[in-house]
Amino acid sequence: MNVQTSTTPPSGAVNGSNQRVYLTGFGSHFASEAIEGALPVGQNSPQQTPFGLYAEQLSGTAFTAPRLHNFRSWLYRLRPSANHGAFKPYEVKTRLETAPFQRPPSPNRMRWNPLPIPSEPTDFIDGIVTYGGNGDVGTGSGIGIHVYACNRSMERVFFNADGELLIVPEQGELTIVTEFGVIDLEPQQIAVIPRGVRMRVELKGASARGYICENYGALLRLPDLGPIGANGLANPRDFETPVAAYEDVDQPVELVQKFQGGLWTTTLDHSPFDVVAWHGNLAPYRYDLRRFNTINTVSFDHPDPSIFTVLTSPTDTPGTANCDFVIFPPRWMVAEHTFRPPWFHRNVMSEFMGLITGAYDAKADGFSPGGASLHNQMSGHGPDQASYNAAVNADLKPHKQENTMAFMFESRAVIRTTDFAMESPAMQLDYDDVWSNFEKGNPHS
Ligand SMILES: O=C(O)Cc1cc(O)ccc1O
Ligand SMILES: [Fe+2]
Repeated sequence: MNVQTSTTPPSGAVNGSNQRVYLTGFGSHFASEAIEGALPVGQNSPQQTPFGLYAEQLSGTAFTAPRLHNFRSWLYRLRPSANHGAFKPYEVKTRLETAPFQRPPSPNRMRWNPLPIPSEPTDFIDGIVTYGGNGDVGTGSGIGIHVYACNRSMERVFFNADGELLIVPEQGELTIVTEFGVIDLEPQQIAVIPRGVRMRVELKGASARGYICENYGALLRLPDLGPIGANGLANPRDFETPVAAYEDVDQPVELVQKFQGGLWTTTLDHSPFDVVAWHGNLAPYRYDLRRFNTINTVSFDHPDPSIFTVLTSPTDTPGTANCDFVIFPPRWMVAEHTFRPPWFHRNVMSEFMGLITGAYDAKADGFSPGGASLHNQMSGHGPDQASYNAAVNADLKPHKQENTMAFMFESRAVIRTTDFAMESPAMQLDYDDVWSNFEKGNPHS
């Protein structure tokens, strides 16, 4: 049988307004074919597949994971992905690191200025810099925390065998070509690329920067809503998965993978974006953070930030996450007789924060888009002096907090930082000072 192919790069299906179309729903069982008839009907692996495509299963969870948490997809492709030579160590020196990190963890509070955009030509892979992480990739626990800053589209292909990638752009639009189809991504949207999925990150503008949470642990999922009810926070229908799109390119393509922290490279004689059809519930997706249905107090006090959880990677301990991805979106602040910004606190979980746009209500200064902060387990932190003064003196009429989007990767295990993070000129060595001048309380006043 002839394989009907496209020789153009995969564009993904577009609608009448020339916008890419997506399949909607979180964790849904999707089916998508770039060519009608490419998906086998009624079975995954028929003796002969339509068009002579190769059937391949990609699993994201153990075969025996409970059905509710079992994720896998079937891909129908021009060649099996097994069709490659040996991988060799990737010789370019990168700043991409993987847990366990050897540097002793620091109890100090840390904050960094935005990472500069490189001056040398740098693509997404070489532009990733690891700030820290926790757990151990070898045992499938913990996270890696990275910032990317790049100024070139990838002309090669990457996959991460070590975990799924949660990509949080801060500036610059991306086109992420994957085996499953193509995702457009802009700041205030996020994408999740499952473990092992081949990807090529292209820049629409001159440069791009953002954050990555590499999740070695249980797959990110929507949090339970408890008494909130059946709706709210990130609603499942707002998650978007690309439709099947493929390229038929018989030319050398470099394929780089990260495996147990090491980078490896090989050259294929064809494009690995050759999946003509796929079905299943393991697939890349994007989500627009502006669609988050924010829930907050309408009475008093500042609720715990867990009400702003977009996605969570659970551990075996109920309610204690390997990683919560939490956002601080625009919202109405109406609490009465309340100190409205985040309070002073010491948290059993460790908190890495970034800022996508605007300002964050606990930090009047010094926390900039593209910057980052780390407040490890039990470290005292909270509003800086200026935010505190403004909040205790504020007229508490309803106030719309606008033009802001901060986020937090919150994790049960202490986050160890890399040498890069600790020695970077971007580190603010005077960060402690934001809490050093508070006036003493006076019980005798
Ligand atoms: O430290 C931070 O700024 C993050 C945070 C926000 C909040 O509203 C409550 C607790 C918390 O850790
Ligand atoms: Fe905090």
